Amino acid sequence: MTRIYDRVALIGLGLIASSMYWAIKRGGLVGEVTGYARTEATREKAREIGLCDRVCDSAAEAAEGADLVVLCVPVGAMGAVAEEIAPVLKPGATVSDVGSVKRSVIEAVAPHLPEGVHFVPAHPLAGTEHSGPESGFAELFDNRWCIIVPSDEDTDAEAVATLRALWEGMGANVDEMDADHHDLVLAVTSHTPHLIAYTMVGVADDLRRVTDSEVIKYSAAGFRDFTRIAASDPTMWRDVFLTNKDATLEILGRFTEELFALQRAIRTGDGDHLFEYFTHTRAIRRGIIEAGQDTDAPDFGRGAPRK
Ligand SMILES: NC(=O)C1=CN([C@@H]2O[C@H](COP(=O)(O)OP(=O)(O)OC[C@H]3O[C@@H](n4cnc5c(N)ncnc54)[C@H](O)[C@@H]3O)[C@@H](O)[C@H]2O)C=CC1
Ligand SMILES: O=C(O)C(=O)Cc1ccc(O)cc1
Repeated sequence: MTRIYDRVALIGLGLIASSMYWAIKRGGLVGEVTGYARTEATREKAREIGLCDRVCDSAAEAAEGADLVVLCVPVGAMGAVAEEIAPVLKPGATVSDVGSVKRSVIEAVAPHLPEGVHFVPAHPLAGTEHSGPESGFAELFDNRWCIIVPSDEDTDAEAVATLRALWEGMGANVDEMDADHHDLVLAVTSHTPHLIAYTMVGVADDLRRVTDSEVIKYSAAGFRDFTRIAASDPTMWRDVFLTNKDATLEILGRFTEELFALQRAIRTGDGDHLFEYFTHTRAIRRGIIEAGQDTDAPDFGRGAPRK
């Protein structure tokens, strides 16, 4: 039990905030955790399940006096929440977030924060397709990466180190990265794959008159994985694509080029092209497994266990 902060405020009590709360409690990392959710129904639910030591009726009330305020709302809502809490922030406090996109969050949040408040954005690479206050669990971040993206070169080193200690206390492996690089990497590894899953499920649904319920009945693992991902929160993912527009469009452009090449190979019966392509991609996956990240394992995507 190592106390890292005296008071932490979690704004937006969904999957990530609730998992943070349970992980903080598991590790005894914080003296008091306050929470705020936008709807009365979510606040009531949070009180009912004991989520947060104190559930407040406004974001400002939750943030007042906190040493760390973590914005856990959809990326598109970060700026408005920062504006609301700015007047009550304690001098020397740290503001962080967990948004899936970093550059746009920095641009939306930083201008509202007063002098003397540290801004240290972060992104835990862990989640599920579920959302809401009841979906969180203490183990979500265990051996997963959390990327800290210092908002500028002058970011206070102690504020970064303390936030890093919190994430490590919650079970994560922490890395630091520049915001633009983060957004490009995530466009490849998370954002574009989600878009492809949404599209594939949409295509199958368009065909449902033709296929009746067979798509569901005979769905093999590949399609079932797509349906799981395509069940993710629509608000969150709308905001991800609106705010990581350039990187996602860049990766989608490359994706469609490759897809057209494969389409042409199928049409022209170019088996060599298909075979070479699939041999290459198989080697990539085997490389991932040799590096100790078996994509079939339930913990795929987790970083190497911390020593
Ligand atoms: N779901 C996932 O797998 C992951 C999500 N993230 C990021 O974490 C953040 C939160 O995501 P989740 O916890 O999954 O979402 P969630 O949907 O479970 O919870 C979001 C919460 O924010 C509240 N909210 C929405 N708009 C608001 C506003 N304008 N003002 C105040 N509260 C508002 C919602 O009512 C809800 O309680 C997002 O920025 C997302 O990009 C990061 C890693 C993984
Ligand atoms: O559920 C899944 O497959 C995920 O990919 C979880 C996830 C979603 C969004 C993030 O920004 C990080 C992780």
